[in-house]
Amino acid sequence: MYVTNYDLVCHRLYFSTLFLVFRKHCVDISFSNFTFFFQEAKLKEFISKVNELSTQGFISESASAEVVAAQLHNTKLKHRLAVLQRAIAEEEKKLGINSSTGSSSGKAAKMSATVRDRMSIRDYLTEVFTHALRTAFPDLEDKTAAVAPTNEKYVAKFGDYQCNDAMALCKIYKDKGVKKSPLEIAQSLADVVNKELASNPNLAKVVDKIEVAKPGFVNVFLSRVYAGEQLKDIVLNGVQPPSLDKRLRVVVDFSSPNIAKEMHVGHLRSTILGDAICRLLEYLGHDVVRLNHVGDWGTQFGMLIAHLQDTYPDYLTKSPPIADLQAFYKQSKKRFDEDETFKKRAYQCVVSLQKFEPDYKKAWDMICDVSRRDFQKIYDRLNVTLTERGESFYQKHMEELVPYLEKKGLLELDDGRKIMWGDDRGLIPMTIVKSDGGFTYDTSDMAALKHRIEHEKANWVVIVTDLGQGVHFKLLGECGKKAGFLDPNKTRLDFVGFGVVLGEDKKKFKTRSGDTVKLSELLDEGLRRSLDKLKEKNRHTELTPTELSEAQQAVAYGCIKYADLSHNRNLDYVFSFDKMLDDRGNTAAYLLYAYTRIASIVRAAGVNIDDLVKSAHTTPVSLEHPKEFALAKTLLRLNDVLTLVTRDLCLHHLCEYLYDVSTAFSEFYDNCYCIEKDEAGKIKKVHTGRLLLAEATARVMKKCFDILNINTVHKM
Ligand SMILES: NC(=[NH2+])NCCC[C@H](N)C(=O)O
Repeated sequence: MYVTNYDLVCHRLYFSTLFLVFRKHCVDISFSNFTFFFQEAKLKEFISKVNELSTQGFISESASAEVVAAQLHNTKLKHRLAVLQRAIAEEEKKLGINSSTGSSSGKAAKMSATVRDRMSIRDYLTEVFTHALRTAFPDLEDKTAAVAPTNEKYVAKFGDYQCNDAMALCKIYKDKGVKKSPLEIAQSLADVVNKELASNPNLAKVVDKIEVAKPGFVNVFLSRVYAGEQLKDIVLNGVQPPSLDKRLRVVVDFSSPNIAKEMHVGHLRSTILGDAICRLLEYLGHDVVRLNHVGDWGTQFGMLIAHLQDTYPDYLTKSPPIADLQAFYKQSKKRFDEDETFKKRAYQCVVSLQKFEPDYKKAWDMICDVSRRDFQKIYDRLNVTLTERGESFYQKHMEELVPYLEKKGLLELDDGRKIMWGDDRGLIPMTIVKSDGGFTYDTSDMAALKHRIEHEKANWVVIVTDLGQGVHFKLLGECGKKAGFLDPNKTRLDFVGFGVVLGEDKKKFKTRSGDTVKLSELLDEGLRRSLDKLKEKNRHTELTPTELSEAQQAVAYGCIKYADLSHNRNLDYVFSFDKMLDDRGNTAAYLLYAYTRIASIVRAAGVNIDDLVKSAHTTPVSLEHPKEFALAKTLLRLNDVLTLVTRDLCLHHLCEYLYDVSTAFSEFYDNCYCIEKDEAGKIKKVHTGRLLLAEATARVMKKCFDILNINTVHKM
């Protein structure tokens, strides 16, 4: 028989570690010299921002300026928090909390001769500086340079990217008893890169200049010509993915609700995250298999079948009218707990089912179908596709797994059970066979992993579930390696964990009566609230009924998805319609408005879009104004962000980026006219180079929305 087994210990361990890391970062930051100066400057900026936004019509005039300022302040702080959380995620990686094995480090010994097609600029510069580092300091063990985008506040002064290795190298030398200042080290790195810059036209194409700054930074300034070429490419050919080193076959196991039970907000989180991961990998050109590993093979099916036989004796000829599987489940559970004979029969049913006896299989199919139809309604609404391959699929494979592991001498007898240890015998083992001869959640995941690698030929397996199952999947990786079917050099295995969804009371998300929230009802409420919001802004008087309904759906589903994706998945998150539908912060509501406005600029200029695209052959994208160039460089960071997300599978980087793009656009648009009108409102001059920049921005934003599976609308 088969039972489901979750582990919560790791959850607790994980959060206490996370708390420590978080504290460390908060302390670091509050001691920074910049804090006070930064806060004051920020406040001024917020106030001017509010004024700007209200003139743009983003904020209703009736709203109190102070409230609005506070809300904006809050949004910015949250954005800042997200940046901090990213730092935490990086710390976690170092601490080995995330079981992610993918990394690009350690290989870039030689400098790339050319910057490859649409390659992430950050990755390219990492190669350049790694080469410099190994050339300038051959006595050190092979190191990979750390290149990061410069904080946007300091870009003008300190360049677009920075190599910060000098400080760490200084420490390494100091430990070896060699005195070298960070500035000296930075200079040596810069000397190598400057030499390369003089002799390598490919590098010179991307980089305008580099500079050394105290205490030991090497600052990189991107070339305006290069930025112009890249944006022209975006306008002419659309946003394209970087060229792929190797097309991988990736199995993504996500959503995975349990049959006969309610699909809950945790499954919603898995569905949204997993789908976005699939969409990103598909966009990058990988061969993705989207698997719904539904829980369809537990002991609970015994009691469900026995109860079905009693309540609908003619179920074999007449389809039973079970609409409410929850209630049906509750009734059978009650009987199972109270009635010994029923219980025995239920166990007998499980045995018959696992032998695939036709009548039992039919009963089971019927039960699964009821759930399946409910799940599908949710997937359709969210526009998510999945192939169902549940636990039951692996029955035969589980039977074969046991002798396979036995032959390798990996199973141990323990109180009648057959168990398998991971790397650490101090932790818990996997239960491969229970004392009654049945299989467990461990067995099906071992069989599934083996199947995915050997039959599906996966080079990469991604499993998206709540963090509570972290220990289980860590153990799975270790046992897969021991059993010999998982070779980390050939297959990357990622456990993509996520925190708990909380209600606004910070407790587990439940209905008032303490029940699981029905996802269909949650989505309905989203639709209702988004319509209210649109009506509040009088949009119903300006949009046609179809346009209004499209906007309503885009906002409702977009907000629910974005709220989830924009939070660091490693943390719990509070589900709040008020927050996610607020159109003044880092929300889909705000970003969808921003996108619609940008996309309408070209329309407002009365220019035909095809003509505009054609003009990119002859008219350069305008990059003279600092705000134009800043926006352009933000747009060029898209592939940096996509490669980053590919490494850590944290979608919030992409959401932060989308918000950065919209902010960079607002700054550009406030400072640079795209269209000039005369007093009568007639268009006097159209600035084509700027329209091209707006068009490139709209396309980059659209690409981000596409990856996040958020629908955009023309009008809202
Ligand atoms: N291969 C897996 N174990 N995938 C995840 C299954 C998730 C499980 N059904 C749950 O509801 O928590």
